[in-house]
Amino acid sequence: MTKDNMIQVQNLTKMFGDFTAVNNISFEVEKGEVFGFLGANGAGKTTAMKMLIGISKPTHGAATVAGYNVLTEAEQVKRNIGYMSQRFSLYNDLTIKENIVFFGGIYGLSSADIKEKSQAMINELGLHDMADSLVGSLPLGWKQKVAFSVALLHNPKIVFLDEPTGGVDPITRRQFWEMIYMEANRGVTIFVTTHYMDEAEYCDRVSIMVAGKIEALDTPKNLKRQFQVDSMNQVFLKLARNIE
Ligand SMILES: Nc1ncnc2c1ncn2[C@@H]1O[C@H](COP(=O)(O)OP(=O)(O)OP(=O)(O)O)[C@@H](O)[C@H]1O
Repeated sequence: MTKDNMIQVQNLTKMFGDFTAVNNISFEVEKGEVFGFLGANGAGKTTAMKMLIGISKPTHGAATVAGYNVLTEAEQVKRNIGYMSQRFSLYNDLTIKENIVFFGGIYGLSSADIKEKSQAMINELGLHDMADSLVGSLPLGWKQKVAFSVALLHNPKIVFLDEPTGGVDPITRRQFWEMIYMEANRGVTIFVTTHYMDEAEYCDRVSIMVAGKIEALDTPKNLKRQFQVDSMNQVFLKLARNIE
């Protein structure tokens, strides 16, 4: 791994029986980069991400995350990453504070650390009035903002976000992206999947997966130039259509 590469992927492949879900993908992600991992439903994004977070073994190929081999050093990988998914994030029947204490414990933080971080997070998000509310009673956008902060409790070097803003209104999505930028500016590497093409425009670089393969990877500006279109939405459609 070079000094600034936080994720390094070489010929990563995952097969389920005869079916190749992730087909020989290779890429690198730099420290502090916001890397968009795009693809249609079933393209192989989640399968690839599961290998990168050390919970699924590659069939072939190799990857290092935060300098650790995902195959042989999966525990170190897990300690150095944060993960947040639209589908599972916080416990609805715990309050915001209780969720912080719970996840802080899982991440192995001391009580003093949890107290300090919990206060800092509540201040940063302006959540004083809601800290003792059940997470289940919060609007989805707020839940996702809290979940993102919780995924960062243990100061991970990289945070993996799997469709973090699904179903969230555009204004809240924009606020969520401001939080993403703030963390990236602090040097946290962001690996994010999304189905929203406006969000693809916010990424430093974007990879687009089609049927298990990475068919395009560059900055949004270069991809638009390469495909001679004005938006990432058009890049996405053109790529999917070309492959058909
Ligand atoms: N455990 C599994 N066993 C067999 N096939 C699987 C398994 N997990 C995923 N697949 C298949 O691999 C392909 C890629 O799935 P994956 O969930 O990685 O796609 P995705 O790009 O994340 O899609 P989405 O955007 O819908 O989440 C799909 O055809 C899926 O059915």
